[in-house]
Formats: sequence, C-alpha cells, structure tokens
Amino acid sequence: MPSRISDSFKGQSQTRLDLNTIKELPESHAWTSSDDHYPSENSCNFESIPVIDLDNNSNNNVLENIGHACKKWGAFQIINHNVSERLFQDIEVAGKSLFSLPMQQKLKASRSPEGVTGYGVARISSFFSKLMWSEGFTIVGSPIEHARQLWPKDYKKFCEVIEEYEKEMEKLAGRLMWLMLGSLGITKDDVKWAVGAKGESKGGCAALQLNSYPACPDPDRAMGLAAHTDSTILTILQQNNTSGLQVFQEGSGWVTVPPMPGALVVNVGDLLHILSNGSYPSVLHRAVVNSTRHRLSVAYLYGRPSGLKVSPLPKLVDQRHPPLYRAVTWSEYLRSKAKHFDKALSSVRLCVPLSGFADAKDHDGVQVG
Ligand SMILES: C=C1C[C@]23C[C@H]1CC[C@H]2[C@@]12CCC[C@@](C)(C(=O)O1)[C@H]2[C@@H]3C(=O)O
Ligand SMILES: O=C(O)CCC(=O)C(=O)O
Ligand SMILES: [Fe+2]
Repeated sequence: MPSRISDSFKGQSQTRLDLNTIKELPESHAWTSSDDHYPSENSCNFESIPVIDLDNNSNNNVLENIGHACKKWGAFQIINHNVSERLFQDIEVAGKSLFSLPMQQKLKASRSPEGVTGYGVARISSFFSKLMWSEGFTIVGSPIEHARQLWPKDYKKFCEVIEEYEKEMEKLAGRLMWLMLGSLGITKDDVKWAVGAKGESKGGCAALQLNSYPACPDPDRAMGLAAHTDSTILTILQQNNTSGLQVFQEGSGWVTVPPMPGALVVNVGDLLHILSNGSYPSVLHRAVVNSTRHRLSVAYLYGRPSGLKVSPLPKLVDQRHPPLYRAVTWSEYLRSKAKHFDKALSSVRLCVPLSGFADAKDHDGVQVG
C-alpha cells in the first residue's frame, strides 16, 4: 500500500496550451453551469469571512473568534501573523519568474504521471470535461530537482525563497492548528500525536502550491480552479492583492474573499473536519479569473505525517456525539480524493446506528499506522 503523499496520484494529463498568449477562449476552456459539480448561484456579498487579528497584545478574543469563524465559514483571514511583507514580495517574484518561462521550459519540470510535485494542471482536472484557466506548480520539501530543470544555472534564489516560505508557514500553520483546536477545548495534552516520544512538539507534513491564473479573454465563461475542498488540516493562502477566491456558504452562495494587503486566508480542510468530528466544515472554495490582471496565489497545504492516522478526537466523541468518520492517514485520504474527488469525505464516513455505538471510548483520535 502506498504510504507517501507522492504515491497517491495516478497518471494525469499535462497542460500544453499557453494561456498567457491566447486571445480568445477556446471551447475546451468554456464552462457552462453543467460542467461544474456544484451550484453556480452567486451571492449578494453582504458579508464575507471574518478577519482575525493574531497580535498577542491586542485584547481581542482570538479563540472565540476563530471558533466562530471555523463553525460558520470554515475560513477566515488573519492579520498581524508576523510573516514579513518582504517574503510575500520574494515569493511573488519567484512564482512569476516560474510561470513566465516558455512553455517548453516549464514542461521540463512537469509533474510525473505518478508524482505529486512539479508543473501541471490542477490534480482535480480529471473530474471535469472542461479545462481550467490556470497552471500550477507543487512543491514538497526542497524544490531543487525541478528548479534545476527550469533554470539550470540559476536555481538557487528560487530554492532559498521557497524554503524560507515553507519554514515560516510551518510555524504559522502549527500555531493556527492549535488555535483552531483550542477553540473546541482541545489542548496538546488531549492529542497523542502532539508530542513525540522525546517530548518534542511534532510538526505536520505539507505541500506548497503556486497557482497562476493569466488574464482571461472571457472570464465569465472560464473557471480558474473548480470548486473543491482541500484534503488538509488547514490551508494558508496568499492571494497577492488580486481578487479571485470565493467560498461557498449555504444560503448565501459564492462569496468573494476580498484581498487585504498583508493578510492571509486560512481555511479548514477535510482532515480538520474529521478531527473536529464534523464541528468545522471544510469549506468549499474556487478561484475565478478576470480579464485584466494576471493572478498568482500561493497555498500552503498543511496535513499530517503521511503514516499517522487521523480520526475524530476522543474529547469530542461521546454517547450523544458518535464518531462520524473512521481513522484515515493523509496519504490514504489523498488517494481517496484522487479517486472519488467530492465523494472522498463520505467514503470515510461511518454509518452510525441510531441505537448508539459501543466503542466510542476506544477511539483515541489517532494511531500511528
Ligand atoms: C497535498 C496535496 C493537496 C492537493 C493534492 C496534494 C498536492 C496539491 C494539492 C492541490 C492544490 C490545488 C487544489 C487541489 C484540490 C489539487 O488539485 O491539488 C489540492 C489537493 C487537495 O487538497 O486535495
Ligand atoms: O487561488 C486561489 O485563490 C485558490 C487556490 C486553492 O484553492 C488551492 O490551491 O487549493
Ligand atoms: Fe484549495
């Protein structure tokens, strides 16, 4: 059974059309509402996801606000997160230099049919009959191998920026995970995988996804990135001051997340939905495109070490709240997403008999697999 994230995907086609130079929307990229798996209703956008100030010294009630945002929206924006503006500028330059390379150069760093890292179309593309108006580059750990193929002589700066960004995001993601769990009354003492055998704090596993959405000749008929939930604990997204991200909310429809200078978007992923035993929805989101501006987004997809099993946390499970999901490892879940896409969560859902359940107390949240 595959146990690494990279083993979870099967052959997928690579992008070849250069979206940066096309003057008319090809039929292959023209979406109608029946091409999407989700409702296409638009919202009046009276309200959007909350903005949360992470400054320790400001007297706001961070835990309560985060809990409320996670329950209501499954997403929020953060300010005062301590990631420097300079790093945002550096990663924007790095991303733009990658996507502005000639197509034949980018294809040298293509994601392999069995792989997870490299250049290509969004993995979920195979579930749609139309192509998305975007290209992506996925990194896990060091990007050096692909960076060498892209810039044989000049790959170091790109690697340095990526690695610095990953380091900063790992710290922030860990902090956010504990805040989001803290809002549910969960502390590190409640979670077995929080601390290792030697008492050290255990981090997660992550992927960094650079998304490029070139300006589009017919944005209303195109789709940047189709509606999906992330297969993560949480995702931290930087949308580089260009609008495009929308979240779906029952009753409101698609709600735009307005870009705020310096802010980052945080969203609940499927694994946190499982850990929270359904308290936090993993938010359905998509990216739309526009006719004038090229948009770059950077997503830090934070999960768990791939062999570690995730299941509803025991503190959140009792007679009245039976576990809604079975234990699953990240790599197993990613494989399920690659196979079932929007049915992946229900594929790990437990059928709970109405008469209750016998072994809730045996659930310990995680087991090392
Ligand atoms: C760690 C991850 C999470 C992945 C797969 C793998 C690497 C790339 C991620 C994304 C990024 C773009 C949306 C998504 C839906 C996609 O197509 O690729 C994500 C997917 C998931 O969240 O399922
Ligand atoms: O570009 C965006 O705003 C969304 C990107 C995204 O959802 C992802 O990379 O998972
Ligand atoms: Fe996403």
